[in-house]
Amino acid sequence: MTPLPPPFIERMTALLPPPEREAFLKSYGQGPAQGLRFNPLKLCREDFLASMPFRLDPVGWCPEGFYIDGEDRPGKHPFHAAGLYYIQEPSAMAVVEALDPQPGERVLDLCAAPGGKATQIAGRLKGRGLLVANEIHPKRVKVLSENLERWGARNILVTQESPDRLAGRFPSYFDRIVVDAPCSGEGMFRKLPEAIEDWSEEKVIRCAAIQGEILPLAARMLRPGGVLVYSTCTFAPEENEGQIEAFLREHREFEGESFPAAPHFTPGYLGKTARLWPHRLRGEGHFVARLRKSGERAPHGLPEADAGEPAVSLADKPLRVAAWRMQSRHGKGPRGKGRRQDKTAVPQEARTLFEDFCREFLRFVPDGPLALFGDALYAQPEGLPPLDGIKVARAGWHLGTVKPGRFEPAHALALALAKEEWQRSLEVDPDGGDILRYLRGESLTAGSGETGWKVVTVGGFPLGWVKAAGGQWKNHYPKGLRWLG
Ligand SMILES: C[S@@+](CC[C@H](N)C(=O)[O-])C[C@H]1O[C@@H](n2cnc3c(N)ncnc32)[C@H](O)[C@@H]1O
Repeated sequence: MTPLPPPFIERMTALLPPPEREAFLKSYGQGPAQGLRFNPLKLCREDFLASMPFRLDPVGWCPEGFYIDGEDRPGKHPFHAAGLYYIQEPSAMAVVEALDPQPGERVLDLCAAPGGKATQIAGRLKGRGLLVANEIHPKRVKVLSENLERWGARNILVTQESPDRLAGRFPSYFDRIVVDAPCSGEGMFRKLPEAIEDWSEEKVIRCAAIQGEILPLAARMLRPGGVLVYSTCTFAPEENEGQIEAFLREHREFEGESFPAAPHFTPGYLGKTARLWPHRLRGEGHFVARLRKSGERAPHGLPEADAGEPAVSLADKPLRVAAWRMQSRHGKGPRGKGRRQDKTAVPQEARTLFEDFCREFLRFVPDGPLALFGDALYAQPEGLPPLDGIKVARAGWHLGTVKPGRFEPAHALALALAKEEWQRSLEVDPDGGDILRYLRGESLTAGSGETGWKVVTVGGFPLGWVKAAGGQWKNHYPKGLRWLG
């Protein structure tokens, strides 16, 4: 392992009393804990355990979480491509346990990439309510969006915004918010050696300043009675208890709250906060605090505007202007208010093409508001405020592309389908040759007389699409996701 920076050891020596200190430093002699979390949107725990080829030990604080052996490579298994699980370090699973999102709620993951917490939240929402997953960095938002796609999450909005701009659009809107803050990453030293090289005392100070800006912005987006969870993967008190203490001083409407999984962890240096120490549990270093905003919970659809913020009108059609923004960034955007408003409305012809596709290849027509972004058709979550000027990376469930005279299904459509929702499928053996051919983007042999689209499945779970053409199944697994070699 890369040697620990001496100033870091000094800081930890000052923080931890002697027997604790030795145990902490000794933990760096062991490898990082590795884990994964199964996807309750796709299968139950029993079916997951029955189908997985890896040795799995339950994680005590997360019902979907399991430890895996360091030797196993679950990222290279087709079940990963089918979104049956997310590879996640076990301590990180504690954050959504503290958040405890419930089906039907509106939840914001403010710092969401690559999507560990966001996928866990989507699983808990069970397809009901709304998850807004936001990530400030453009490259990281792409990975977040792909991970939520593979997870089969339908009720999502993925944005690429600063917390400041988001706070202007969603005042008092969310039932629960998680701020998994950018931090100095001290808790990840065993897992990511580059975090050691990246670390400095200046970084701790820089991160603390950013965290101090983000937390109050998150607070503005939480409705009265709502829950805010703040977490980091670092030990530095100024990024953890220090942030919470300063925030609570300035925001008297909040107070700390315990949560059911807390007894698995060590109390933090501030009441009701929790620390996850690598020498005290099987996991990496984390900090979690759960806060509740005072007041009665207002019903959905009646967000209360913060002072100085314009009220959000839910009567407006959602995302219309956002679509204009997305298109105009590519130089194709219309000019003028009237034309903007027409831009995501779905013309009857497009609707008919989509419905014809559903009748032929699915067993249902996805409902909810439909919107067209360029030629991309989305089913949007209900109750979104207008998002003019907000950068949207995924505007709901991506259903497909409307081409002249035809509809082409999206990868996201397949990945979010349940077994009873498609008509035709092509099952490939997870251990056979066709699975690799499919994931590499190659065509598969089709029987004579085959036409149209099929959902490719592995173990009965959707992996993507193929379309019959000239005795072949033409491969529609997205180019950017294809396996190499
Ligand atoms: C700890 S990571 C989030 C991990 C994620 N929640 C997960 O579970 O996969 C923190 C994220 O905050 C983002 N970030 C960095 N600076 C930020 C800022 N000023 N405001 C909001 N997010 C920021 C980073 O790009 C990073 O993706």
